[in-house]
Amino acid sequence: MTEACGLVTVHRVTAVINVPRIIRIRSHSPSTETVYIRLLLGQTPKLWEEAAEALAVALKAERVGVERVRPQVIALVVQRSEPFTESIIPPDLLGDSDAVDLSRVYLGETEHGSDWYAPLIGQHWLVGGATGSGKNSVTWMALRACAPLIRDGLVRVHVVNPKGTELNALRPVSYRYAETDGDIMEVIQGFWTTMQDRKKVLAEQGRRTFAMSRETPLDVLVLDELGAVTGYGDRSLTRGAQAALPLILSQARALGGSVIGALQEPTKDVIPQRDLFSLRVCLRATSAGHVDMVLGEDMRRRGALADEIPNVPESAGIGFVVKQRSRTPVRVRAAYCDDSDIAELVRVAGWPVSELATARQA
Ligand SMILES: Nc1ncnc2c1ncn2[C@@H]1O[C@H](COP(=O)(O)OP(=O)(O)OP(=O)(O)O)[C@@H](O)[C@H]1O
Repeated sequence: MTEACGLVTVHRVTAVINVPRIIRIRSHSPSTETVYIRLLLGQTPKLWEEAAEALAVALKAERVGVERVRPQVIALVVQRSEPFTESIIPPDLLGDSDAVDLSRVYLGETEHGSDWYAPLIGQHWLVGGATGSGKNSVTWMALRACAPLIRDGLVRVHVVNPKGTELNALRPVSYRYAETDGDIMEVIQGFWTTMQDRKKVLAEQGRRTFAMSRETPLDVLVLDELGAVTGYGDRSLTRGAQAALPLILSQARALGGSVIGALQEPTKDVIPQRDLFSLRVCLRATSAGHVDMVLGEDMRRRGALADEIPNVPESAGIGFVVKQRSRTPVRVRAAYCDDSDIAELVRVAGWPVSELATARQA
């Protein structure tokens, strides 16, 4: 098979064929396994990345991803069938702020059968995907984690919802909320002003790093349909947003500001400073070019085939993220918050502590 895919070397003099050696195979589930391979002298991981499609055909797999493990060793992630056949139910919502760890927010599961976590505090997230791909699930999971903190004044949510759909459930628990162009600009500029004020507070307190408290809460800016805000919306809005967002993205992290942006059509002009988003998720995409636009250069070649995720409701919430250390795409599925999960989040986030305690006793 490696010979057919052009992954062997032939000794110039003896004509002996050298075949790459499999070091180890790990099976994560009936659908996905990882094959660790020692590269032959003269081979590069890029050679294997370029052969990934041929390998997938030869292995009768849906997808082969290539991970750089260490010098001379790569891992092939062989996905034989869809690992996510059921939607994922979110874990119970925590009612106690002290129990929430925003450096490790549960978002769903990975193709390796492990839980998918991401830090939210002091981080920015970007979720790209076609319409109906389930982008909001990632936002809902972040906000479910934040629910008791919102109630206790430790997290404030600033919501920009140009489409006026789904996220409007957040209106009662938002610190600021906007749907129209004028209001959207106010929320974005208000967020930037909050960050500048925070800078002064931290300087007065003689602190260089942000710590979440009622005096200095974590401010989360939720931007649905980033494209309308920065790209194809009204000129006065997009010009203002294009000026403010790069400042927010580059400075807010250290000041207790996090941005969660969702995007349907990822093109260069609508993504402000992609690299400042520490978590980038690409759900089902409509074109191969969109994948690298969200996840970064070469990510599709390394196995993030988000444009091949079928356009069916059963695929919603499935996509790819990039492993920080090895810069390898991992297939993930976000947990799905249905209407009752969203209602619960709003209820917990909106209830003063005293009322919640009374309700619990009842
Ligand atoms: N994580 C998920 N798991 C399973 N099903 C999901 C998930 N997320 C969303 N869905 C289903 O897919 C449908 C579309 O999701 P949603 O509207 O959130 O997509 P979207 O990417 O936000 O689309 P748009 O950009 O058009 O708003 C939902 O109505 C829901 O039934």
